Amino acid sequence: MNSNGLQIYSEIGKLKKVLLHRPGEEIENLTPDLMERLLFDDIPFLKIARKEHDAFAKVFQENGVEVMYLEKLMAESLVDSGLKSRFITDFLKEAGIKNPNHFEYVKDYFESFSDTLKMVDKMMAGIRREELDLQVGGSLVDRIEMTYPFVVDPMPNLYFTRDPFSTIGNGIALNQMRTVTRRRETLFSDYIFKNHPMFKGQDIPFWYDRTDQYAIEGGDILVLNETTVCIGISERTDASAIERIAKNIFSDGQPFKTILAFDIPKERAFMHLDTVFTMVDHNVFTIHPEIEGPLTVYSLSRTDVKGEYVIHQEREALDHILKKYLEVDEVKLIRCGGKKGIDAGREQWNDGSNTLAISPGEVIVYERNHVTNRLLEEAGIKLHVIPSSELSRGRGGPRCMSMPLYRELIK
Ligand SMILES: NC(=[NH2+])NCCC[C@H](N)C(=O)O
Repeated sequence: MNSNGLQIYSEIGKLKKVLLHRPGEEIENLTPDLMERLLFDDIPFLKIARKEHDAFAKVFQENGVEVMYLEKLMAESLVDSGLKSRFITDFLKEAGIKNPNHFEYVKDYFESFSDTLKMVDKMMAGIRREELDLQVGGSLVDRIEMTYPFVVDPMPNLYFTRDPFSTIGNGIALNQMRTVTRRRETLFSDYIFKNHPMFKGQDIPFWYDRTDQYAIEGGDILVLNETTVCIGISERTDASAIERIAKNIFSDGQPFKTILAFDIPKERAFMHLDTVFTMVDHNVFTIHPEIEGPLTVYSLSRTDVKGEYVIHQEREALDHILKKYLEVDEVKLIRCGGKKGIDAGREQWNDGSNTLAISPGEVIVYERNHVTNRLLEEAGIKLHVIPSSELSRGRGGPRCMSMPLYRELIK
């Protein structure tokens, strides 16, 4: 293990550094017509969403966790003006600008910001057509595009910092996201890890790259312990991406020996593994009862040949599989909503099983999931409860809204 500032060898080790994004003006650019494509089920009220998010950040700050903000790291990565200009071009190439004549105009617009943080905020927020004085002629593209409200689409999913990249061990999986609307998010992480003074020259291994072919998203990746990583095969993550990551991790000097691939239903409600399964203590997990039955788990186990692995289907029940790889005597699964049925469905929908551990047995949860929260408390878990009326409308909970960068090792 090298000391490059990244250290994630568990889901529960005492959290020291986390990356967040405070919801910005991009939320004010969600419209009913675009909601589905932009992966929202409703329009959050930004003012309250920010208050809720600040309460989330406060839990970290009050518990000795350094909070870093994506937008700030991004701006700090662009002090070099040549780099900033290259970043603007790269951003615009992926921004979906339909009319080639508008490209330079929008580039000049971004170049005109003297405050880089404001520029980054604007990139995230998107640009409404009415904000710019664009020359519109009679070309076919002008006629077709005239009715579309944005020159650059908003990026409302950025507050789910869990997904664009994942810290695994001392390295990063820079993810290839499934949907066009989220794919651009990874450009920010790419620039940050290569250019921010905190990471530049730090010898950070990349287990995956945003240009790799198959899709994978961070919500599917759970680092169980120093030897095992769980990855969901899901609506968002392809089996081939998991194999690529296995090959890369097993070629490096990392301690990881096994990747457990969880084949979960490919449905919006269960989009990522962490919407149905999270770790809360050394041997305690939350689980959505709906996926327990049909769950098939494969293990990819490293062999003595560098980068090679063998695949087995694990035939036991989930708690037995976890027991084996965690090397513990007992595993407790806490069911979202208590059991299959109405409460389970309701609370999973609002991320009742999407907890974030800040240390073993201590997790952040949404207030609204009171049935699951009570069960967690009864199991002796310490809860940090945060308000959740608006943030939850984006279909993500405390784990989705955070990307740990550094956790203490578990003794
Ligand atoms: N790790 C997670 N479960 N993230 C949830 C992301 C939610 C987001 N609206 C999306 O559909 O992509």
